[in-house]
Amino acid sequence: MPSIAQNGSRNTTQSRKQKPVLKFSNQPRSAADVIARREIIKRQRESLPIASVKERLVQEVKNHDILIIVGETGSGKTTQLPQFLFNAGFCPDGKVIGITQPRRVAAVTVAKRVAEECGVELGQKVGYSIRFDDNTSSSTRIKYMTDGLLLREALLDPYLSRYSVIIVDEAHERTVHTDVLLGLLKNVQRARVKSVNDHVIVNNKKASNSITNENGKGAECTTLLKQCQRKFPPLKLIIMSASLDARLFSEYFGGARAVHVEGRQHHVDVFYTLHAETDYVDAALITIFQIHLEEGPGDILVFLTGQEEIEGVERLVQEQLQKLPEERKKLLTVPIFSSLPSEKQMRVFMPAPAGYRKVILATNIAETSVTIPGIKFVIDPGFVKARSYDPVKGMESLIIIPTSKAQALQRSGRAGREGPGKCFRLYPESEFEKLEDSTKPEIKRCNLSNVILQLKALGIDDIIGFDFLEKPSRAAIQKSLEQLFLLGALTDDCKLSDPVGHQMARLPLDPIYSKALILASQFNCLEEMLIAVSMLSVESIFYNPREKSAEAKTAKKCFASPDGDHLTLINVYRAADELLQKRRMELSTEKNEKNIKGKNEKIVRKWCKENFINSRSLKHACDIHRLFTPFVPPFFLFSLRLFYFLVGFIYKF
Ligand SMILES: Nc1ncnc2c1ncn2[C@@H]1O[C@H](COP(=O)(O)OP(=O)(O)OP(=O)(O)O)[C@@H](O)[C@H]1O
Repeated sequence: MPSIAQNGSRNTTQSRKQKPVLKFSNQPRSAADVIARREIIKRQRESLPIASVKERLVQEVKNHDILIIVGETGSGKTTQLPQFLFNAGFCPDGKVIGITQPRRVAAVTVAKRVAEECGVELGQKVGYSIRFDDNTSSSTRIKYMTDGLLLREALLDPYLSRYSVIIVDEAHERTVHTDVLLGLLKNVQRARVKSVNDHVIVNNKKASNSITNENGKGAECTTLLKQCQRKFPPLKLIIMSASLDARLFSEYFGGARAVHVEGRQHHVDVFYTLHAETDYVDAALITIFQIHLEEGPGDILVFLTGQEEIEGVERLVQEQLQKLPEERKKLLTVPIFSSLPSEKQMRVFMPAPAGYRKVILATNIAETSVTIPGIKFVIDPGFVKARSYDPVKGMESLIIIPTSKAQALQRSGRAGREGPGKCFRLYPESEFEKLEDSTKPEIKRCNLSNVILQLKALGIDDIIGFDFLEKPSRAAIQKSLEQLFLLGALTDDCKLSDPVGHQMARLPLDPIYSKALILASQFNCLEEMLIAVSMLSVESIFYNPREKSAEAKTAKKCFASPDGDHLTLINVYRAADELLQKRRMELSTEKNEKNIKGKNEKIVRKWCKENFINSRSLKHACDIHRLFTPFVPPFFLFSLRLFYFLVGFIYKF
């Protein structure tokens, strides 16, 4: 390992220089540029491994209602297959091909790419739909979305009748939503076939009667049958990933056919450390600078476990950069994690300024499906933050655990999307061999209250009998049922209660928070509860750096409430709000909204820094607070609107 980070002290002062910024090019492209870009994309698509098996894949989908497709990362599954199917006529009568992704950022960026490949405006033929952001229209035929969103659609349309094909992408991730979705899609397939069969029986009876009665009736029945078949054609279901256990999925779907797409577009060299690293953050830092100083051009993607770790590494990179000669300082850090507002997440997809190398510090949000242009190097310390559930205590927590082999494969797959790449795994090869093959399904390590609420809302009352790909433990199901019962979401006979259970199922929140909001309106503290729930829904509000721990504790005391942490969080939110209200008065003569926003952002960031508050988390909490409002049950929406009107409570950092 090189010396720079090992020898360097971490306590150097930060540069006062402005950080270079990432900018979208908003220059209109000339017609020649557009034609050249189209030509490049056309060639890229033709060279993808999946392109050579296009006809075969289309035929497989025609022949089988359920198909499992396994293909190398970057082989073209996510972007190409939906286009092949669309062109082969899989969208008759305005039907839609739906592709689910476990993560929002993947749904958005892949849809953008496919719209560009098709030469259409995003939201027309190709669109995406994620919670709080629907970019589709009546002409959308290829729709990327999160698996959670499709589950919510099923609440409104149990036949998912708009879809002719549903592709469950990145199924190896085994999120709770994916697992529930698979069981549900199995039911939808059966229900559609049954619905058509029922019509066949009814119509056959009518038709045989009509031969002896009126001839015209027979034709009418045939037309009705055709209409029914058009409304409910068999649902084609495709399960895809680069790293799924095909046998498990095939057995679950009654021996479904699995096909493998051979070939990888670009080679990725994988390197391991000789010995186990005692501090993977330090090892990651060393590797970043090793690449920066010794390798050719290309951006770096580093996988870390969470926001705090990412922000810590960001600071360390800045500190180390100060020790380099001017011409070597052109390294730009860009973070991405789930609680980062989406416009900030999108910064990782922007090119670095000329001469700079971009280093993206990411959680596993960037692990699957996404293509980040420019990435040539991946650094994988081999850890991930995952949910863990203790059914005895009923407690859920986040713990840092080693990744699975499947995750390691996905991570290395992020290099080599535009050309050959390199992946540095920060552990010895012998450790890789010890990793689990696949990630433990989330459904086996989380509180199931939300899932149960959703299933009940879908009319599935027998949770233990539900056809899960892998059943969660009986103890976990029972504990969650108990919890829902205590929250008043279930009746004595275990049905969804009316109205509380139904209201809770509608809110996209943890059931405890949903119930808290419902009760808050009765206790006249809805305003406080909305703030508390928003603040509890983000990563830690308080920032506690190791080297300034005493100062951070003193700062926290200013907000502390003797009545508990929730009120402490409300105090923080209100103090920030007060600051903004004051600023708004001071800036009352300023007309330009953009200027006001910019100035406010700066002030809040400064205030956060002084008070050891995590400004990103606070901003995210404010965003959530704003977004929750439409989901609050209608019976107290009025009071909420009135509240907004009276106090003029408008948050805009
Ligand atoms: N936004 C993008 N910008 C540039 N190239 C892209 C983009 N999205 C996809 N590509 C190109 O298309 C290729 C195929 O991507 P696609 O996501 O379809 O592969 P995949 O087989 O689904 O991979 P994975 O299993 O990793 O999700 C990528 O390797 C890359 O070359």
